[in-house]
Amino acid sequence: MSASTAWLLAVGIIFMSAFSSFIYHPYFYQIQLCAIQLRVAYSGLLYRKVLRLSSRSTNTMSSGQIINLLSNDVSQIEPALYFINYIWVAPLEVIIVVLIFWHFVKWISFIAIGYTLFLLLSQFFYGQLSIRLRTRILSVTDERVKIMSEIIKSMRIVKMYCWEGPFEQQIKNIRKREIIQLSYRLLLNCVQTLFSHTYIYVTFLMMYATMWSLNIQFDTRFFAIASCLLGYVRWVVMDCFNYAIRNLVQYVAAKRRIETFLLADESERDDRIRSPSNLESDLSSVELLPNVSSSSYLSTNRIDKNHSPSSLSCHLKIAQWKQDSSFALKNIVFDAHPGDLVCVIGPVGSGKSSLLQTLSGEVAYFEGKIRLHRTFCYVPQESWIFSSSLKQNILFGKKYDSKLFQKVVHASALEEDFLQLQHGEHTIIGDQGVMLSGGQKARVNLARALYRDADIYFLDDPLSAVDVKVSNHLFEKCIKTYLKNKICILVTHQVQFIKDATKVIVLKNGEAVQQGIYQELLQHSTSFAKLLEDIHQHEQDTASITSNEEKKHVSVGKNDNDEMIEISEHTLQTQLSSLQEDEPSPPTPTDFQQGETKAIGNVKFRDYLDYFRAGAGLLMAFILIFVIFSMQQATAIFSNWWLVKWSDEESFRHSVIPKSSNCSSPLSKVGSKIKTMSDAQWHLHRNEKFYIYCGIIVILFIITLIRIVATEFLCLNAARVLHDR
Ligand SMILES: Nc1ncnc2c1ncn2[C@@H]1O[C@H](COP(=O)(O)OP(=O)(O)OP(=O)(O)O)[C@@H](O)[C@H]1O
Repeated sequence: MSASTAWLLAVGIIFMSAFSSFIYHPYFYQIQLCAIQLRVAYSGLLYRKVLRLSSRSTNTMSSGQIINLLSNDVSQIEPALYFINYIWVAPLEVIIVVLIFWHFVKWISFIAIGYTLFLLLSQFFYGQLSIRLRTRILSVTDERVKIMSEIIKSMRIVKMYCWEGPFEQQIKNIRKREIIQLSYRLLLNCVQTLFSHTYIYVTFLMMYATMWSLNIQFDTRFFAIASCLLGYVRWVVMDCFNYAIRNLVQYVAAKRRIETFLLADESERDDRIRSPSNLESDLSSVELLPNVSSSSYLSTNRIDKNHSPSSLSCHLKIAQWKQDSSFALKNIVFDAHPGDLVCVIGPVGSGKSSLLQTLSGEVAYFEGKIRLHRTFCYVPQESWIFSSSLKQNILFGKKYDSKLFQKVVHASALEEDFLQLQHGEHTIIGDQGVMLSGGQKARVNLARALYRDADIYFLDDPLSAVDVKVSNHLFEKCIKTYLKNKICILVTHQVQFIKDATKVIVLKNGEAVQQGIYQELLQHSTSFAKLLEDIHQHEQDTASITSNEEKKHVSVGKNDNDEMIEISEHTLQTQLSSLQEDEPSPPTPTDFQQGETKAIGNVKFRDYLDYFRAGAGLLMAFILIFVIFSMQQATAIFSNWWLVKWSDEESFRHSVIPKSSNCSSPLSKVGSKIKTMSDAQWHLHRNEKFYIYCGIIVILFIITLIRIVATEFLCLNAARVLHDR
């Protein structure tokens, strides 16, 4: 080759490298962009789905599972896209490499290809195993996250009852199972990585072993080109293709879990009201507002173009939570108009809450017609608050209107509570704030519904969580005054209030056994009077049991000597109030923001040291990183050097030393020595070369295995130790 051709080729190589950088980086940027968009789209779908889930679906899955989907599964989408194109690039490159190899070593190139294909096919096997392991790991992780979120939610109770120990043990047990599953996956990763890292050396060993046994002469030029091409094949096929398959497999597993979640039953309220069988002619103008809010307790809003008065009509034939469940609501027919107060009463478990949820579209299996004309709001029996200020909990995203806000606060009897709290309506409540009592939470829920200013209200026993004085206030100021022009369906056990109802529905085992105006029912039905008496008696019994239980010793804890002791509910209440009194003043929204700030900048060197210390101790980590890594590299370089030396000697023996090679001094000496060897000596010399080469590759294999296993388990151990801390 002339010097000018060599220069030209060198410039060409530099130019191609620079050109590939210009292409590769924008390509990777675009693919990252696409991956992020896809992840955001998946997250959006999941968030939207959470808002649409039916109560039946929410009963079957924990919040931990949903958090896991959003954090763990969604994050599998991005890496799946990064290497996706290598799925077709890798086979193409293998074909090109085969053609070049064919030029030098003819059919021996198939050895390299066979081994490469073997490793590629084994990826599918690893993939299957990996999916299984990942599914198992995720189910254990789900379990752990679920318990953790329960502990965090009920931290005060856990601390008050000294339950830290048992909970810690439970978490440790689950974590142990999780670590075992993770270890299996690491072992699988180790096998994959081992074959990838030793790919070039094992391929050379197989090719050179074949040539050695068949007495085919070696060519140093082939070694130079082959080591370069095999390095490239290793990167593209063994690494990128491998990552592509591994990430794709993990993505498929995550996608299946996400799909199962997305296919979970949704609240059917929209379909039910939209379905033609449930629409009456005058409802043809009903349409959904664009900013529909469909949280589990605040209703979907509907508006009617003609502004006709609100109305509710219920012709329910049957409604069930599950298709074959023993409990069903049957034959409930009534209607209501503005100003109506419909009280639903009945014994515990008679289906009062189920009726309200059927009206709001939460019950899955339903036959009949329900017509809700204009907007509605559902206030559930179990109150829910989120971590923010009291004010934000009431506004719930609506614009602040001070007049309306004051009216709502007065109607919900929250004024006194605001005065008691240091920051009034700005007090932070929820996880990071003040703990509200059950009655306070119930009134915040009620206030939130009132602030929506809907036309139809479904109130599920809001008067039970409060004392007599407050329940009277709520009934008078909220239900009779504030909601006087609205349709109000009130479930209650407080039978003293039903006198004011425009209609009373008595439920028993899911059926409306009595229905009408209070006075009429009382006069004409002895069973109604008896039922009222029963409910009243039941209420009184419940109240007296509660007060008796207050006096009883009900709980256990540990004293200073670690002995089990009983603590009375009263004592606990006193302790709780003193805890609350001792609490620092509730954080303001600004404090909140400060608490949320993140550390920015580089990871500190101290953190790396901590990580290695947790993984295997600093000394072991040093030995692992510097000694084993260096040994592996040195052995790999030595194996190459040995092969080059051997190839050179083959060239001398067969007199194919390139003319251009500068081999005047030491090499020519070696060359003449090799040339003067007898055939027997040459064979012995060749065998020696081969056996030593085999030994080097075996050592390299072992060192690589030690390196990979040690590194993977160092990381796992660091994760375990840091988690346990
Ligand atoms: N979300 C739900 N999923 C499945 N079944 C439910 C659900 N809610 C209630 N049920 C079932 O419906 C039946 C009636 O319960 P419901 O809560 O409607 O009674 P209730 O009259 O409101 O009782 P209470 O007076 O205690 O509030 C019960 O058998 C209950 O198990």
